[in-house]
Amino acid sequence: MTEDDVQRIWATVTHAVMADPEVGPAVGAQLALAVPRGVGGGTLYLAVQHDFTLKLLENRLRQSIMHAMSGVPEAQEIENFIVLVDPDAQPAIDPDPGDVRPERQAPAHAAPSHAAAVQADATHRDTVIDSVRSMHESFARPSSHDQVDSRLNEKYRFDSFVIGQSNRFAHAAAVAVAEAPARAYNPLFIYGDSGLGKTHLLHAIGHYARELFPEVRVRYVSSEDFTNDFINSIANNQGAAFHSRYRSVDLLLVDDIQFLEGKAETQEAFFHTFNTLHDHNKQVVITSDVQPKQLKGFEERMLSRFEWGLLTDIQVPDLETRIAILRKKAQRENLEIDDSILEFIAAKFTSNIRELEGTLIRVTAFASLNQQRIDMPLVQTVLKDLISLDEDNEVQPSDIIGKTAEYFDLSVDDLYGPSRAQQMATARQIAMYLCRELTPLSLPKIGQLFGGRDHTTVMYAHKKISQLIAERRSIYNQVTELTTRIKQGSR
Ligand SMILES: Nc1ncnc2c1ncn2[C@@H]1O[C@H](COP(=O)(O)OP(=O)(O)OP(=O)(O)O)[C@@H](O)[C@H]1O
Repeated sequence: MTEDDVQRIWATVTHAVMADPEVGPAVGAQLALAVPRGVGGGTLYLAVQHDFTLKLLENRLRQSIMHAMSGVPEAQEIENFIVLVDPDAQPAIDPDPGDVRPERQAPAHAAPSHAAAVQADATHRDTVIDSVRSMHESFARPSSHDQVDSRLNEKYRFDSFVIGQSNRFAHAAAVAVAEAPARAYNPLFIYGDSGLGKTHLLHAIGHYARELFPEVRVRYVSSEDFTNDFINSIANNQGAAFHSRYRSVDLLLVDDIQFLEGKAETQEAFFHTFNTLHDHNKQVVITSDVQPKQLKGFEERMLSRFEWGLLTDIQVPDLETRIAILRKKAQRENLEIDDSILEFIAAKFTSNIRELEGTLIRVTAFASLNQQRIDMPLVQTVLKDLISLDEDNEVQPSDIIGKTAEYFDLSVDDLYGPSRAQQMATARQIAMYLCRELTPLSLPKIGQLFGGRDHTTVMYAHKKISQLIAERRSIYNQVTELTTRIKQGSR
């Protein structure tokens, strides 16, 4: 097989993978970044410049590549492919498969319209390849010293996100944006109630875009952090640093924009950031608990900009999706739980996925503390109090703080205050944990409630108490008793 034969086979495979609906043109076009080096012993050897392209080809695209290869008559002897990283591998400019591209060749008897359609299709694909190439070029930077701190949470990725009717559209839009930043929908605006996966999707966009384009500069920010950052920049006379922090990114992910409600100065700063990014073809993704029209206290010109791109909502998941989410979580954590139990939990907690996950954690913690199998009687015992309480009653953070202080025989000021004494610190962390579990408040908002603490402190408290619940019976009992008291108090 000559070098030209191998080049043509690879170009044909590239086009076939781009046409594969399971893959899509933007991701499929990444095959054009691989340089076929030859075939030996039934194996096609490919060279790529970056490790991420290797992973993409080896993992996500392997099946589709093998399938496409099996459809190319000239490639019948190829049974496998191996990808190697070679920083000097320069992909060809135009992966035109020429005359061995069966799906692009109009048969001699084809009507002119068919030939034209085939040609249009080919032109479209070449445009996509060019566009992916130019995206790589536009994100490529001479050195890595300007890498930004992306602040992405490792946990939230597309492969841990369960797709159902309630979020299918939002998920598809999020994937499209990650695959072609600033070329699909800009801005993408995702809205929906608390605990339904908006933050998860934001982080997943960031991770996936970085997998596809390692040089892309991504920054995730909650609106509270944006506000605090802005205020600090004024206080410390560091406006320029603030601007460059947010305006030098390729992909800005802004969570819970409703928090900017009524904050005219911060809105103004955000407005200019948004415009600068948008004008320079940079992607902005925004989440909110309501759609733009219902955001109160925002200037009209800003609301209309939010609607420039694509608006998509996330709804409350149906039963099947809730079961699938629990199943995925159980698998990830290596928990052995019967399907009937997952179904039972999913049927009881309907409106908030955070609560659903929290319940699963409580059940497994109880079982491990008591060294029992997770069976239905155990689940019923654990959920007895929670389920008998009406889900519609809103829990106020002030109730949580008041009841927690009372429970530990402390004053409310002790919980707000700075003391690091063990008992106070644990009580404060439990109160933060409960605010996160029982109210729709975001991490920064909870931090503010507790004497203006940073959101990372709340995140740490939540993680720590989740762990302690599983390890220490006393903490488990305290959290459970407190939850019951708080929920009963709110009836
Ligand atoms: N479709 C899903 N698949 C898997 N996990 C999900 C899904 N949707 C939500 N979750 C999980 O539910 C929890 C809450 O989701 P997330 O924090 O993204 O919600 P949110 O809509 O941003 O809420 P808030 O408005 O309160 O910030 C997270 O742990 C997230 O991973």
